[in-house]
Amino acid sequence: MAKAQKKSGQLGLRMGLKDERIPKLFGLLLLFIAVYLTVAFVSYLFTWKIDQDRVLRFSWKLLSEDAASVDNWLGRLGAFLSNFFIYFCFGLPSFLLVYFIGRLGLNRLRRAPLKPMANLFVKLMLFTIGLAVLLSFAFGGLTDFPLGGGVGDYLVSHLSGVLGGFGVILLLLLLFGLYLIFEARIDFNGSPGQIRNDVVDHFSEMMRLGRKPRRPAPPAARTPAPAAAPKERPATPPSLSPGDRGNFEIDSPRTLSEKGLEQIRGDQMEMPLESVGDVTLVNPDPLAAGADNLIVADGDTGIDTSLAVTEENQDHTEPYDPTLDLPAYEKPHLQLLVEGDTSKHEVDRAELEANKDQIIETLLNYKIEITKIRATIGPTVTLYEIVPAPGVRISKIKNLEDDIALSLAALGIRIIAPIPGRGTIGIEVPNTNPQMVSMREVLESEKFRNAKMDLPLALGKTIKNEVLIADLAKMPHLLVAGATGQGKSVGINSIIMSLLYKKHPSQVKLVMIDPKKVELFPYAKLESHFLAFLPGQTEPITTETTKVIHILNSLCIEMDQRYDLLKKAASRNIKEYNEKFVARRLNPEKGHKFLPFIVLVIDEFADLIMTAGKEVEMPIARLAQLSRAVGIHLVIATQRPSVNIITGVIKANFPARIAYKVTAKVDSRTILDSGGADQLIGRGDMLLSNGGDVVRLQGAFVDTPEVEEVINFIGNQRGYVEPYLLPEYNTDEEMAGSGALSYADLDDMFEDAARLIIQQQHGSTSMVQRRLKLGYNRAGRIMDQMEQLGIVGPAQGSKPREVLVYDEMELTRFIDDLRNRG
Ligand SMILES: Nc1ncnc2c1ncn2[C@@H]1O[C@H](COP(=O)(O)OP(=O)(O)OP(=O)(O)O)[C@@H](O)[C@H]1O
Repeated sequence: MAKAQKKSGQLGLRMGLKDERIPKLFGLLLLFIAVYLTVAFVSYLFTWKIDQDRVLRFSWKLLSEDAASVDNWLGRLGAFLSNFFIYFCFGLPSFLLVYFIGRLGLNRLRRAPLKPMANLFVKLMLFTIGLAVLLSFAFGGLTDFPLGGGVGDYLVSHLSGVLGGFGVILLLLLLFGLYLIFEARIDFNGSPGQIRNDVVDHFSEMMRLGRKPRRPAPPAARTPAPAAAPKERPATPPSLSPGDRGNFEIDSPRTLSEKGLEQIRGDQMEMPLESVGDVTLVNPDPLAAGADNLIVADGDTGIDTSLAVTEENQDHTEPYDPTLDLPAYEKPHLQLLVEGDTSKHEVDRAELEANKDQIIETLLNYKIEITKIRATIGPTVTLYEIVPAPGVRISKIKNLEDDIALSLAALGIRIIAPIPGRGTIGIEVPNTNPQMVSMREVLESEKFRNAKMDLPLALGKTIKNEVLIADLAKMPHLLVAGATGQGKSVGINSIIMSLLYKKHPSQVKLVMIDPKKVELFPYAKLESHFLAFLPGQTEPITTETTKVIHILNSLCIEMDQRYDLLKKAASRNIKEYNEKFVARRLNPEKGHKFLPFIVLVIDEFADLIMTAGKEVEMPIARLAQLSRAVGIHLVIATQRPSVNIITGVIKANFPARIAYKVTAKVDSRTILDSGGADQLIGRGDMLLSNGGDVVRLQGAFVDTPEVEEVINFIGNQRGYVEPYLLPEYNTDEEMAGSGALSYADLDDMFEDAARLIIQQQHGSTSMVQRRLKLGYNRAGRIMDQMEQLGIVGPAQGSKPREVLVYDEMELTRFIDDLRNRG
């Protein structure tokens, strides 16, 4: 009992400390102090002569001495405090300290991070002391007013004794110079006017923000997934029957409500679950296999590592910081998003018991005995993990999926037999009271805040209520599909929000394509911050199919240009390249530049595929195959998960896929290569698959007004003067290249050769020569035509060419298109 009280006391204390009202209260108090001091200080400027005698005579006793009257507008306390700060401490620069108190107050009210405040404090303190010395030195003898305060006067009298008056001036100039070099990082290469502007900008920004992002983030650390603990099984476990309370474990961070059942002790609820494995999707392979071959570190091919230290760069000892392009940019704060309410939802213990009994009973009906069952309660579903009795075949349980679903009279039962790496069988049952996962809580989570990923996506929460953060840069592309109204648009918004909350506009650019015209248009406001589009494009969000084709091809050109840059810099990928650039080892005059990640978002690509077919599919496939190393990543979504939309080519290049609820099992197979998405319950319930592993998630929910708030917050800030423009895509050039090839130009044996290559998925000229009995030259010409049309990749020496088309139906469509074009 005492223990329970102690526990609840501790809990109360913890809740108290976590209570967000406390920092707000503290913030309000600080603001009050700042206003009070400002008024007292201003009053001091007018009343100091009259009050000073009394304050100095009474010292701190002034506060209790009723007899002493003062003129300060804020009474004896005002007179005492202003005299203390201005006369004894820092003189006029004391106002800077009041400014700091005010800033800290605002910071606490907004519950913003504290670290920038510590930086600001150090800077302001140094600045205050420096200014106090300067004022005492320059004007000390001219006025009675303590311009530099006691500190300024004291330092000046000592320093001028040691260094002489002129020495003090030099010292002050030296300190200012050091500050400009180390803290303000002013580039002295520019004209005097430019240097002056930089200095003014620096100080105005420091006062505005209280922080200045300076250094590039350290390279992302990769956390190895902890190995799942081996599980011991009892030698001959007793099998369970309905109603048994033994061997039924519950794992839930949510509150349990009781309906006629005995109280569950707190420690039982907090019982740790063995790890189901790290759900963070980390792909250890740093480069796509194909991309690996593209960067040839060859000294003869114009790699300019010799540029590592150029004349211009020798002066730049500081690393280059891309965020300085927009130094005043402030990332959106969490208060723009609605706070999720987790408190109202509870999980009914009776519901758990009833489901458990139903599962055991149903399995017993089919003569399947189990020895243990445990429940893990997630936001929308509860996972019942069962350990079957020795000798029970897993496939038998899997086959009973529909029967179990029927007997539980619930929709959305998904059976995972076995749970990979666990040796148990999972049965997911939807909760009667699903819990919403708010965008704010996932962005607020430590996992997201500490995520050191290139493109972190806060997707939602797993069955264990853990926030799942995936790195789009490692995925490296994402296909999102699901029937209409199941949460896809919300999911796309949560993906974009994750990037906007984590990244500076210099680090990531979004290319948005929205044929439906209604989903992404609010993001147009981010035009000069986060969006990338074609020169001359009036609407930054692309909606028309012809423009989409242009923009996709332009991205391919951007990709090729980036590969050229990487090759010149002898870098294997964007990360290595940017590291070299930041370390000033690449010369901007040779075309090198900091490369932001580019994320292409297509909301609804079904319409595009239907209207433009190959013209859209081919550049998407090309980008998906090759763009990873140069930092271009694709997120493509569709509400029509059928094979003619999610084609073989698309699928082969998008190993990471998200499936929302679909209506038929066949659709689930189209998206994930397995069933399961048809069993989801909608409203953001989703399956994330990354090359085999499937994780069920409750997607983070972000509402349109919240998205608009965030967009306005960013959009109202100063952006780049020039938006990020993609390379021009010239249709004439296209005509001169692959487009110049008309149907009439094709070799008579072209179609047969293409079919053969696609059937065999083997791009070898000698095979075409041998199997179709063609001469070497003719077979070579046909291969070149196939390359021009994007059916095979370029020649790779003695190795066969890469085949870019995966099935014959696609080929037929492709050739029909060509024939129709004439
Ligand atoms: N993560 C979520 N949590 C809770 N509810 C959600 C979630 N995602 C979506 N919903 C609910 O489902 C509704 C439909 O979601 P959304 O608009 O994202 O569907 P959609 O698949 O994009 O539909 P469409 O394809 O027609 O645009 C939302 O208005 C919301 O009520």
